[in-house]
Amino acid sequence: MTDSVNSRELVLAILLAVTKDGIYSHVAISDVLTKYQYLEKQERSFITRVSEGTLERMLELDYIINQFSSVKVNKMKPVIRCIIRSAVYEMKYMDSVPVSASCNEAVKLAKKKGFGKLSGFVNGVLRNIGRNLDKIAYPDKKKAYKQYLSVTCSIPEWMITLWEKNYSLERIEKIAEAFLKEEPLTIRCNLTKITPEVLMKRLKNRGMEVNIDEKLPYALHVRGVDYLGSIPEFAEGLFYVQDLSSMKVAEAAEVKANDTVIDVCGAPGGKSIHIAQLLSGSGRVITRDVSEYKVSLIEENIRRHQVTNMTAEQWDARVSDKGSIGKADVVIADLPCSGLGVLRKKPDIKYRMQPEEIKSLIALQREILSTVHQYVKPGGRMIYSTCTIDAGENEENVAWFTANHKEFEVESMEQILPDELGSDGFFIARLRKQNV
Ligand SMILES: C[S@@+](CC[C@H](N)C(=O)[O-])C[C@H]1O[C@@H](n2cnc3c(N)ncnc32)[C@H](O)[C@@H]1O
Repeated sequence: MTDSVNSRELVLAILLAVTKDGIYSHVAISDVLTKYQYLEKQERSFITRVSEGTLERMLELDYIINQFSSVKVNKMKPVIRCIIRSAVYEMKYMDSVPVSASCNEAVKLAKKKGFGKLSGFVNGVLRNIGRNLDKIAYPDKKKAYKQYLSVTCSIPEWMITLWEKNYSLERIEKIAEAFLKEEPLTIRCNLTKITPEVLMKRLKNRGMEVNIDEKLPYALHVRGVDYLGSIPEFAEGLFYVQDLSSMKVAEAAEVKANDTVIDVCGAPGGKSIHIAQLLSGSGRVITRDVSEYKVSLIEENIRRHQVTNMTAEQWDARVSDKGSIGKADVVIADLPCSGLGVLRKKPDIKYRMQPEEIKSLIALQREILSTVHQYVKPGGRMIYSTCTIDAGENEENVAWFTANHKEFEVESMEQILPDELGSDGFFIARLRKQNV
């Protein structure tokens, strides 16, 4: 395990980008790893592990720091706060790093960043925590279960209260623990170009550990990945990085040859590309998104995967497209949502999302569904999906939609929880329009 100052400096840059500048964690980490491609693999995994871990466990880390520091975390300067948080993560969760190394490197980094006057404070707090790691007082699980879960799983209490409407605290504990569990990366094999077995062999030859999913044979679970975007198999469009639960959307669509599919919020295009490939070049997939930049991401994926039956368009899904009315066999409505199902990959959502924002998202989802359902042909279907586990955005939206659009009926509805398949939390509803 490396303990170079440089790696910790990059961790600090990532943590500041996420917590101070509002950059998404996966973007901040990928920006640093792309910029510093020359770093040794070991150093790259150290950076990823400490940044992701610190963000995943931030509420717990702050709780610990506040127990041992005279200055509370929210009163600290951002640089100092981030240095202390990541050092406490190392001390508590990385046995391979000696506690003294975490303290010393944190003190050096504070000095290097121009906070020499606070280096004594950093040193004092970290040594105090280091000495007392086995004496941390957590909320009592029996007397204050919700607070206990919030601290130990680093989930804001309001989120637990929201989930409590549908799940017991015991079930929520399993969900919250699943978000903290490391899972392999999942990719979807492009069956139009290669078999899963041959792709698996090629990736194994690059030093990765690969397994084919037991239920969905074109899904491969990969470990030991450093930078997938740099390998030829990626450039050749032989796979798409996609979660298992997200692959189920194209499966639920049950497309048949020559179908017309409109994906109304489709960037970067994972589900559309999957559907276009299932159509084996027949039919038409029209994939839309709201901004020019997002459409450019769809176009890039169309090029890389060389799909010929898919086009990208810039269109605001809230605006009715008269030309599309009654034209689609399938409408894919994979809508913007709170993302509470993907906290494993995007832990910063836990701290960014607020109850008021969920309310606005529900209103946006209803506005979009009220518009895009018109594109479904009689007898056709609309797939409504989200990557959240919030019933308000999922089952309650489906109930609201079918109450207001009696011509649609629910054919299937599934809430996938993150502890079930080792996948993201995801919601998929298939709504069939009457054949009038
Ligand atoms: C969950 S993502 C879609 C992911 C995509 N289905 C895939 O598999 O790659 C939701 C998308 O909705 C887009 N979006 C948000 N508001 C929109 C609007 N008013 N009209 C169209 N797209 C919108 C976002 O830009 C984002 O790309």
